[in-house]
Amino acid sequence: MARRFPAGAPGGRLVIASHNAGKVREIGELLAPWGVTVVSAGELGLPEPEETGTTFVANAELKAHAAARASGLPALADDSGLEVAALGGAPGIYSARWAGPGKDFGHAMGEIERRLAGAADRRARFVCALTLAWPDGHADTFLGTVDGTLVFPPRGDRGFGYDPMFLPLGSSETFGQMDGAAKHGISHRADAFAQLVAACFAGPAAS
Ligand SMILES: O=P(O)(O)OP(=O)(O)OP(=O)(O)OC[C@H]1O[C@@H](n2cnc3c(O)ncnc32)[C@H](O)[C@@H]1O
Ligand SMILES: [Mg+2]
Repeated sequence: MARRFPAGAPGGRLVIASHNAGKVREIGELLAPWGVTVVSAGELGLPEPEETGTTFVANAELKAHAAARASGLPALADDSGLEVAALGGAPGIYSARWAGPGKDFGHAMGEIERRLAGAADRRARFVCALTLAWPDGHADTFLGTVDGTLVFPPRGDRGFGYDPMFLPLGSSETFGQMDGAAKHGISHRADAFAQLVAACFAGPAAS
């Protein structure tokens, strides 16, 4: 049974257990209608845990447990990435690491283009595991996906990470061209978040 949110949460506060500014912004936007006070792991000065898991779910759980333990608050972590079909699912859980310590996603997108050279199959999907963990060790995890194709050169300067080269199925705009609301209508993160809301947040969203 998933634990319902504000039960037991001091002041309805929740830590967004991510050091990625793009994710913190998107998760903040998704949480906004729910009347939750959010604070990010960076604002609390929490360390960035080493992602030693071999799956999105394992890494989301590891990040959420670390932040919940360290802060004494419920913590929401996101582990996500891009799976490219013709690359056997790479970069997958290594999506952040492909950008290197300088977080150079221009380089990471170029690397994918180079490795795809000649391949007709341009299918890809984004995956997002979201874990809401509690200081007592309870955790609930939800997995979201969105299917699409890759375009080169990348298009748009909105969003973050691999967004400019990801064209979701049925769309004429990449995630890098869409505004936040359009991306939240279809994204892997919004898919996982909708499941979290259904399981963990009581009542309707505040209007
Ligand atoms: O672990 P945290 O601190 O949350 O931040 P991170 O950037 O390291 O996050 P991940 O370990 O989950 O790595 C996921 C990478 O996949 C990419 N990614 C995930 N969701 C994305 C999205 O919605 N749009 C574009 N790229 C995305 C992005 O480059 C992320 O850095
Ligand atoms: Mg990470």
